[in-house]
Amino acid sequence: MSDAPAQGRDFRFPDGFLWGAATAAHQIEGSPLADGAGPSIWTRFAHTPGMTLNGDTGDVACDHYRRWKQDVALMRELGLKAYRFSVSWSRIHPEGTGRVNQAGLDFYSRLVDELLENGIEPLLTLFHWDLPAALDDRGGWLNRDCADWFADYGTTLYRALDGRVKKWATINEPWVVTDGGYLHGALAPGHRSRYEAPIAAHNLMRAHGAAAQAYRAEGRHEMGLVVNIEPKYPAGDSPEDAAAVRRAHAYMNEQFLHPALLGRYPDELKDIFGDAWPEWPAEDFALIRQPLDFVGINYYTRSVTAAGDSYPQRTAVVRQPLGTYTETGWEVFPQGLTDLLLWFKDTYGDLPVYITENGAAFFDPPVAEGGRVRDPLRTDYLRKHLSAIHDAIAAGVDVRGYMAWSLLDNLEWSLGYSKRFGIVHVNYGTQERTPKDSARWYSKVIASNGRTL
Ligand SMILES: CO[C@H](O)c1c[n+]2c([nH]1)[C@H](O)[C@@H](O)[C@H](O)[C@H]2CO
Repeated sequence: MSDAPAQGRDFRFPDGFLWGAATAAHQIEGSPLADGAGPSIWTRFAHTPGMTLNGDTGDVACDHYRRWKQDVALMRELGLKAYRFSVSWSRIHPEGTGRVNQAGLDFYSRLVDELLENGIEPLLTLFHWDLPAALDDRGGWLNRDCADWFADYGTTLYRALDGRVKKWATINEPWVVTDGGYLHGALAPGHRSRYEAPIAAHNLMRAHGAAAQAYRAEGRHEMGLVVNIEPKYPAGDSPEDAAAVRRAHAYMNEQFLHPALLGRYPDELKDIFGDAWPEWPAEDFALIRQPLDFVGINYYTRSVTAAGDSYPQRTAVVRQPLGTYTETGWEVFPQGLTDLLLWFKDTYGDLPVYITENGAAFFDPPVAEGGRVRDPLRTDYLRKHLSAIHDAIAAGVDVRGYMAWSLLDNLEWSLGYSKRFGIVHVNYGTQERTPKDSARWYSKVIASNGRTL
């Protein structure tokens, strides 16, 4: 596929294609302790000096906890058909398990009702990184009891919201949680252990399986898993680069999809983690491998990969001299999304796929007179990736929807408010929302089901 969409091509997407945008609780809500909510590990992490850029926290964020009605009105104005969001676990169970905080449940119930009243389908993610601090105190994802904790939390939400919510996902990006939170320490809870990372990864997948299994007892609709995956291309034609690609691919792309969909880990993980790779009980894989209705794929970039000294996979990402890069240092490579979707279909079969995140941080100009934010690079990024998805659909991949990351500029975790991914600009001082040019463009794409791409 050439990068530029071909002129005159019919970009119509399948009827019923679900066009939306995505956010996550900690990144937009603010008011983390309001109305009886308990702290999460991200509230603790951000309030620990030196953990986030400029000491930025989610105490206010986009103030969505109080401005949710206006934000749904904005989604309606933009013509979104769907909205992917996450629930803050510690709003529902302040201690992580047991006692239910009704005010927290009521917040999400009101949000879901408002979405439905505005013709917007909710896609709910149970866990988008903000583990209740009380559970971290009990070992968090290192404690095998986390599978029961997570299933109980899911069941609380299934009983309260299922039917109004018809598309559920258990976990957002287990790879980032373990690589960032337990191996390299850049993300909450900030651990740096080669021994903890595989244990946390395995328990996250046990928790995924337990929550998906609990859904089948309670729910009547769709359950999925959301992963971040990216194609790994060899930097050169040496055997060392080929082996590095195998390790990088197994470590990011197969580490979680294989157990969830095939009931086993890729063989490379034992080599990658060495003596830190435990022998897992066989019965764990029966729990992990639960029937799923879809997989959510978060796609941002590719990695041109060579042998290197990254830990634990012993690879290096080779910067492309002629490449275009975003503010987060990710190469813009739409073809990678087509390649990835074809790999997914070839490896795991015809399971439906939603692109649950795709977007880019670019340096946006300030809001101009008359309320315009010119962000041509973001529009170009989205257009090219939608074209890449269209190619994959034409090749037979069952892609059902696309959630732009993100609806709003928001808190980019440890990078604080320094990166803007939103199709809507947020003035953090006034909380004023201003749709960027990319949002206006996206509205037309949605209204035409892709034809105006
Ligand atoms: C490493 O890229 C990941 O696929 C990825 C990128 N992103 C994510 N995962 C997370 O799901 C979001 O919360 C981030 O805000 C977003 C932008 O950084």
